[in-house]
Amino acid sequence: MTSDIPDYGKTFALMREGCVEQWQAYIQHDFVKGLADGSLPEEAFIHYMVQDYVYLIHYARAWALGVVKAESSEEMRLCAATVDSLINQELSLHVETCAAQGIDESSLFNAKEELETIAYTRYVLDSGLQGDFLDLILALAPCAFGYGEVGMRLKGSLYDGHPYEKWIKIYAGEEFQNVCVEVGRLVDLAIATRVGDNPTASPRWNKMQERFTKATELEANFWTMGLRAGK
Ligand SMILES: Cc1ncc(CN)c(N)n1
Repeated sequence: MTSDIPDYGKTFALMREGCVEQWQAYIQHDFVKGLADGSLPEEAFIHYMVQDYVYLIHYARAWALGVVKAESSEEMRLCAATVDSLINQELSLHVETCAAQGIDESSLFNAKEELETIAYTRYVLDSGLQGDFLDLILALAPCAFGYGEVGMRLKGSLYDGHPYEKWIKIYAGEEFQNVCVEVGRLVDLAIATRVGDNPTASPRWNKMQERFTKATELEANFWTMGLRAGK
């Protein structure tokens, strides 16, 4: 990181710059502020974690669709590795946190979806079903990059006995940061092979930015849904 913006590749820098207002609404949301200073009500956090489990299940399905839509073995490998990391690593945080509250994994898997969860996950899946690999990957990217950036920002807020220490350490941790770097590499590769080295000059650029921006807005909406339970 040269500034406080992490280096997740060229596309991340361009896309983030192309939707600064929506990006700030995402990474500086009140939910994130509550996570940072520990003031987020536990009820809101658990409500969010249950919905986020459901979100990650569909999100992993969308990455699996990436394996189907990939156009090279390298793209396939990177998508398959992300599915593995989501199902076998990130979800453990949700399973363990919710188990401590008496919520078992089958209850998580069968949890009733909030409208914001449906809107975001189905938007991402539809991007892949309706479009090509690039459409899919641009709808998937803000999820990784945003949590990576939030994790890096929040690690400086930790104090002894911080209630959300585990969550912050997962997203600031090396494993998750590596996922963000790999996703950044995948997005850069996907763009370079399909639209060339000067993507902003491509007639496709505006539509590509639109996908990234829409997913970013749906991320902010997802935090807002989380906050509802704490009110
Ligand atoms: C809604 C959402 N967006 C992103 C992440 C990080 N994978 C997440 N767990 N949940």
